[in-house]
Amino acid sequence: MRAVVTAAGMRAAEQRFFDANPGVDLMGRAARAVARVAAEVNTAGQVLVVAGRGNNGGDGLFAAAILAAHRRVLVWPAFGRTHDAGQAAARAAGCQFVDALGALEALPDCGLVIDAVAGLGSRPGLPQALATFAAACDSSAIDVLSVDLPSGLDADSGAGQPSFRATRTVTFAALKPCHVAQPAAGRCGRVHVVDIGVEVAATQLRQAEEADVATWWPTPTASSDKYARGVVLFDTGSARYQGAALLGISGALHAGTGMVRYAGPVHSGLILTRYPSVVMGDGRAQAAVLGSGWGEDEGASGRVSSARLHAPVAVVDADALYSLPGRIDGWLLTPHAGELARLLGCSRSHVESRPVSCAREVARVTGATVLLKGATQYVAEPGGRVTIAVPGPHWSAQAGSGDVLAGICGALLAAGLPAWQAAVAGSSVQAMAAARNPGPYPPDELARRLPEVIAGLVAAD
Ligand SMILES: NC(=O)C1=CN([C@@H]2O[C@H](COP(=O)(O)OP(=O)(O)OC[C@H]3O[C@@H](n4cnc5c(N)ncnc54)[C@H](OP(=O)(O)O)[C@@H]3O)[C@@H](O)[C@H]2O)[C@@H](O)CC1
Ligand SMILES: [K+]
Repeated sequence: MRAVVTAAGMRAAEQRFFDANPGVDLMGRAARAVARVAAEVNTAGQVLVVAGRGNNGGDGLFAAAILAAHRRVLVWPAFGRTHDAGQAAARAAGCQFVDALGALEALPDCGLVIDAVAGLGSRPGLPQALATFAAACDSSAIDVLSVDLPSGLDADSGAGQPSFRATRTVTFAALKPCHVAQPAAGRCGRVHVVDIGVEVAATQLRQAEEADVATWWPTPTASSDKYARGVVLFDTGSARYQGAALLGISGALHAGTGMVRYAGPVHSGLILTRYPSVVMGDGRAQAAVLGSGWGEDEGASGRVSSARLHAPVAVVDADALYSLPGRIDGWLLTPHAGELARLLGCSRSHVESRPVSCAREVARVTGATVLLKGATQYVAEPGGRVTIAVPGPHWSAQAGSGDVLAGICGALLAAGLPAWQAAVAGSSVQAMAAARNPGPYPPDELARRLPEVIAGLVAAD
């Protein structure tokens, strides 16, 4: 699990560090890390460092001084003035200083640009000259190494256009929200988190890693039978959306559930032709999956109540989200941004601009865990902790992915995982299946790839 720290949290950690270690040269440590990664990305070409006025510029200038020992380094102080000591070091090391025009002219001869305009202090957007330069970097496909974060992005919200687009980002001590929240994360390239000795406090926002999913994944033992592995009761699908039932069941079976019961309206012939191991009709289960493919069913609350008679917890998806039976501790809600907006009575764009706080709010009010689906998948617990699932490629943004995901999560809930782990592990393995099978595989095909992903995970653990 990787901590994700806000700009304020990072500044507080830095202050604690300086209080305990007065006089330590943190900027020197940061600059050495930047120079090290710069040398990895591009071994010998000319380097252009774009430096802002603050400490981010200082990191870039000291890195420039280190790199200038072995190669030609140009520095563009984008605002004329820049970090004094850093500038002196860069000049003493023989870096050549250029202006905006000089930077643009030099770009075709450079192998690497280091973006040290702004980091924790970055405001959204770039002034015109920098925006023009960042666009020129984009169109020339030159490698850009951003110091701390791509300048022009807000560290906490990720908002910011125009901004630099990095091939690599070197950040310090911990990830920041802009490194993990799409679309900003897509502008960071590969992110290196470098230990510079600053310890961050435990955070309420974290990003899961594959190793976490491997640790949690419920593997059967010699004493496991189908009931011990968990029974999932599905009430999903409708005459109009029959496929939703099949997709969810596929997710659960390929994630390794012990047994599936199906108590929805889709004809048994259709279900059993595809999945002959399914037991038709309701009965005792460890978890239910509700709502996928219901459409606007007037009997929604009856369907939710009926499932409660058979299963202690449920995954609530799609239209069942609007028929929640009061507080539902231990349950898992799986809305996308539009559905979460409807639950909160706000606009979709409001949720998209504040995904963490919106997901937290619904978790707090309902007592359930909320998996907010989208390009970044947030899992918010009623206590306020938010975990971001392992990211995947964008191919899986396709109708039906959510139905499969509900089924995977149902299998994990039924196996006894707490709702937050079921949500993080479920959305992570689906993303990992997409990452390991690049290309436009439809959700049912990706579900069939889950067993090899899970086998690999469990073997690696
Ligand atoms: N904390 C730590 O542990 C460590 C921190 N370290 C480093 O310090 C950095 C934080 O430094 P910081 O506080 O000086 O702020 P910083 O990021 O340089 O930004 C402020 C400057 O940027 C400017 N500016 C803002 N937005 C802009 C935009 N969109 N486009 C253009 N310009 C923009 C803003 O302009 P102004 O407001 O003056 O007009 C101001 O001049 C941190 O990211 C890391 O790199 C490491 O050395 C060691 C460990
Ligand atoms: K930067």
